[in-house]
Amino acid sequence: MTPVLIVLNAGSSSLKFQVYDMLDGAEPQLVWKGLYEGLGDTAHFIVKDADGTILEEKTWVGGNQTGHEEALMHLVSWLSQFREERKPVAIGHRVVHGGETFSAPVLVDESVVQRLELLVPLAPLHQPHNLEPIRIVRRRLPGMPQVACFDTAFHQTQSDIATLFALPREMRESGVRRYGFHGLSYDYISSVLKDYEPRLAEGRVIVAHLGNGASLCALKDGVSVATTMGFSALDGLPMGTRCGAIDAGVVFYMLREMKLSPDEAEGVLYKRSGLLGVSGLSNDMRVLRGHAATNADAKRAIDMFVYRITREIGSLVAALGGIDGLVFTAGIGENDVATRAEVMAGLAWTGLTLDDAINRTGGPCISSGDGPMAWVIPTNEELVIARQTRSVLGGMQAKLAS
Ligand SMILES: Nc1ncnc2c1ncn2[C@@H]1O[C@H](COP(=O)(O)OP(=O)(O)O)[C@@H](O)[C@H]1O
Ligand SMILES: CC(=O)OP(=O)(O)O
Ligand SMILES: [Mg+2]
Repeated sequence: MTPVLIVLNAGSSSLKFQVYDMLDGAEPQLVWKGLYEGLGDTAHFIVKDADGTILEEKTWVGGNQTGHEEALMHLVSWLSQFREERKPVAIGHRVVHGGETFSAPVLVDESVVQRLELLVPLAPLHQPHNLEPIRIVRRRLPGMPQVACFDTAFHQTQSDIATLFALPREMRESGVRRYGFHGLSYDYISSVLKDYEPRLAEGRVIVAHLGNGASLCALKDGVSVATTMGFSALDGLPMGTRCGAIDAGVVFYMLREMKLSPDEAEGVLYKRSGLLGVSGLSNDMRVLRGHAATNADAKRAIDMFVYRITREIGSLVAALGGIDGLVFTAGIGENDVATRAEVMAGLAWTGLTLDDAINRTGGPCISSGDGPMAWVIPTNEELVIARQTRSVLGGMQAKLAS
C-alpha cells in the first residue's frame, strides 16, 4: 500500500486538488489531479491522471448541496475506491497569508487555525476560503494530519528595508509591513532554475508570475530579495480584477467623497478593477486578446498591464543591481505569446532580446544573443505544497521516534 498526500488549493467557488505518491526518499509523484468548480451553484468535478487523461467527470445541479464540504467528502469517497493500493496519510493546504507568525509550513492544530483566522482581513479574497477545508477536515476526518503551506513564507529572506513601509514605527511593530505572495510558485521556479540554466540558479533573476493574481519576484542566488506584492495580495501589478498598487489617497477619496463603505471600496479594488475594470469586458487575457483589434478598451487594459509589468521589472532590476534572467510563469506568462513579446520589447534597454519564433512555440528559452536570458517555465505550486507537507511530516515522525 502506497501512502499518498492530498494537496488542496481552495478558492471561493473552487477546490483544486492533487494526489501524490510518497515514496521513501523520492520526489512526491503526482498520481491524480482535479478540480471542483462552481461550488455552491452548478458544481462540476473533473479528475485526470498524471498524463492528463480524464478519469471521471460529474456535474451537480443543486445550490447549497454542492459546497466545499460536499466536494471534500466526495473526494474522500472517490479516493476510497483505490483503498487497496493507496492510503491518504496527510493533507497539505495552500494558505495565502502566514503573517508574521508563520515563516515556514506548519502542522495544523486548533491554535494554528485560530492564528490564521486573524489574518483573514489581510487576504479577504483568499484566506477564508483556504481555511474552510482545514476546518472541514478537522471536523469530518479528525486525526488526519494537515499542513498549512504559505504564499508569504518564501519572502522571509528579504531585508528589513525591502519589507518596510514608510509608516510610523508602531505600525510596523503591529505587523503592517510588506509580506509578498505567490511564494509557493517562486519556490518552485527557484528550485528548477538549475535544470534550465545553471548560471541562473546563482544569478539575478526576475520571475513574472502572471496569472489571475500577478506579481514579480527578484531572486538572487535563488532567494527572494524583493517582490511587488506587499501587505495584501492587492499591491503591485494590476491583475485580473485587482487594481495593484494605487495611491492610498484614492481610498480616502472613495470613502469620503464618493461615500463608499469600506466593504464597497474593498469590493471595487479586489473584484472590479484590473483588466476587468479597465476593459469593462473581462478579467481573462484570452478574451481581451480576442477583442483587442476591434475594442479600444480591451487594448487599453492590455497596454496598461504590459506597461506596469515593464515598469515594475525596471524597479526590480534596480533592486538586484542588474538582470541575468527573466522567467515568465502562470496562466498569462505561460500561454500569452503577445504579453511576453510586448514586455520583452519594453526591456530592450536591459539587453534582453526576444527570439520571436521560439516565443511563438512557447520556449522554454525565448531570448537570443549574449545578454540576459528569458525563459518560460510552467509553475507547480502543488508540488511545493507536497514537498513541504512531506518535510513537516518527516520532522513530526523524527520527533515521535526520538
Ligand atoms: N491560453 C491562454 N492565453 C492567454 N491567457 C491565458 C491563457 N490561459 C490562461 N490565461 C490567463 O491566465 C489566467 C489564469 O491564470 P492562473 O495562473 O491559472 O490563475 P489563478 O491560479 O490565479 O486562477 C486567466 O484568467 C487568463 O487571463
Ligand atoms: C496571492 C494571490 O494573488 O493568489 P492568486 O494568484 O491565486 O489569486
Ligand atoms: Mg494562482
